[in-house]
Amino acid sequence: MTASKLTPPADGSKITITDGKLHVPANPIVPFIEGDGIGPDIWRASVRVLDAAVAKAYGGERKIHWMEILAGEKAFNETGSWLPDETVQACRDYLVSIKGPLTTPVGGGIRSLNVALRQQLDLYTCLRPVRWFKGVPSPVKKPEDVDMVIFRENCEDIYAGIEFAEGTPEATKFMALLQEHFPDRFKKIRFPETSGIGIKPVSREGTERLVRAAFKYAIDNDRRSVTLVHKGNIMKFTEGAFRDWGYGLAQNEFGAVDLDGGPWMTFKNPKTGKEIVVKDVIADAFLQQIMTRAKEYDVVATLNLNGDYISDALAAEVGGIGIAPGGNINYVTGHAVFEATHGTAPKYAGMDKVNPGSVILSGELLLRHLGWNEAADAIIGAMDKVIAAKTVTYDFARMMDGAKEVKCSEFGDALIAAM
Ligand SMILES: NC(=O)C1=CN([C@@H]2O[C@H](COP(=O)(O)OP(=O)(O)OC[C@H]3O[C@@H](n4cnc5c(N)ncnc54)[C@H](OP(=O)(O)O)[C@@H]3O)[C@@H](O)[C@H]2O)C=CC1
Ligand SMILES: O=C(O)CCC(=O)C(=O)O
Ligand SMILES: [Mg+2]
Repeated sequence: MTASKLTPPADGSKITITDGKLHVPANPIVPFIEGDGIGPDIWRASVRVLDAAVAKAYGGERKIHWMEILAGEKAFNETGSWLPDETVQACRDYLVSIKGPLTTPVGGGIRSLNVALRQQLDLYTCLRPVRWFKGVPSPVKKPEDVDMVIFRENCEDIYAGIEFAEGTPEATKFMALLQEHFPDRFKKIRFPETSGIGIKPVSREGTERLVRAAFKYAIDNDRRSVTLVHKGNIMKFTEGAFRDWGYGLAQNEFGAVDLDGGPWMTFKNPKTGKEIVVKDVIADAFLQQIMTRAKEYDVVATLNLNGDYISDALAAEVGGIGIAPGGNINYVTGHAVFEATHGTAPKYAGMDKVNPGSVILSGELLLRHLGWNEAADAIIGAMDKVIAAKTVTYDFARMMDGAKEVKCSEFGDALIAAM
């Protein structure tokens, strides 16, 4: 057995949950994974900003006690495991954590550690809000119209990882099974001898809990609409079913009724009395409309792969993935792992160069999740000021006239100074 690499901080208490309500002490222990590639640079800058925001908001009465947990290359080098059991267990025990990006090789090699964490902790929602900060360079004419909150299903779809590599005994066995039991479907495979196969499971339960979270978010945050984004015209029983189950849930649990004869629906927000429209759109049309008619979209609920593509595409509209935050959340158990939308950007590793905005804003989401809204507001306020002053990292500077380009750590310093 490998010796434990986990050292709980000397002080601090656990966050707990009862009856779906988080109890957050003034001194919570929050585990963090530094991440691979640019992860360490970004984490160093981010943790200082998060601590400064909490100190600013609560004057020493509250403080996060950070606890490092290992995953990725650092974990492999120190323990021989890419995702040690004690790391997953710490995320379970301490409920709320934050991570940097982790590398996943393309093709062969280990499967995604990010996906593994989401699956093992059953973090069924990937929450990715996308908004524009004034002054951020954008390829679209009206970036201020982009204000969407993505609810990406996080545990199903092709990310379940049920795949058979071409030419393996497993692929041959699976093809034989298909040929025997579903000969009409088997005939549709153009080159059966040389095909790799992937399976896309999408369940009613998985869809409903994700869409329910999106509706609840729309209610709590006074949003105008929830759009179900799918490719149900082609994948009828997975993506099409996602759409149908989503509308069904709107009707059965939220009292939605048809709008102009359907399929769109509407229900009253029980908190404000305002209408919330439930609509759907096919994913390819959605991807062009967010470029041209972003204002029409608000809360978005979608499947795992669509959500992955949409996250990066929308991030590009508001300045890029250097500033795209996220959270992987199970709203029932309270488990949550916050993380940026972007990856490890290996060519910039160790250069203190990239934008730490995505992890800082993921921390901002974490603070809001804890109910520490004053600290979260301090971060947003500082972001507004620093970006408006054109003090930015390379990714924004290369698209902005008259920008002052700063390093990753210096961007963190500027935020702290602006609080
Ligand atoms: N959740 C996670 O941990 C994720 C992990 N990954 C993994 O990361 C690895 C690399 O993936 P890759 O496809 O290169 O995608 P990345 O998101 O790592 O990087 C792609 C490009 O995005 C820009 N970028 C990314 N992060 C930042 C930042 N903080 N500030 C400014 N610009 C940024 C850079 O653009 P430019 O070159 O224009 O400067 C970079 O070259 C893969 O192994 C992948 O699996 C990917 C996504 C999520
Ligand atoms: O796990 C990975 O390597 C990629 C994950 C990803 O792209 C995402 O979560 O957006
Ligand atoms: Mg992605």
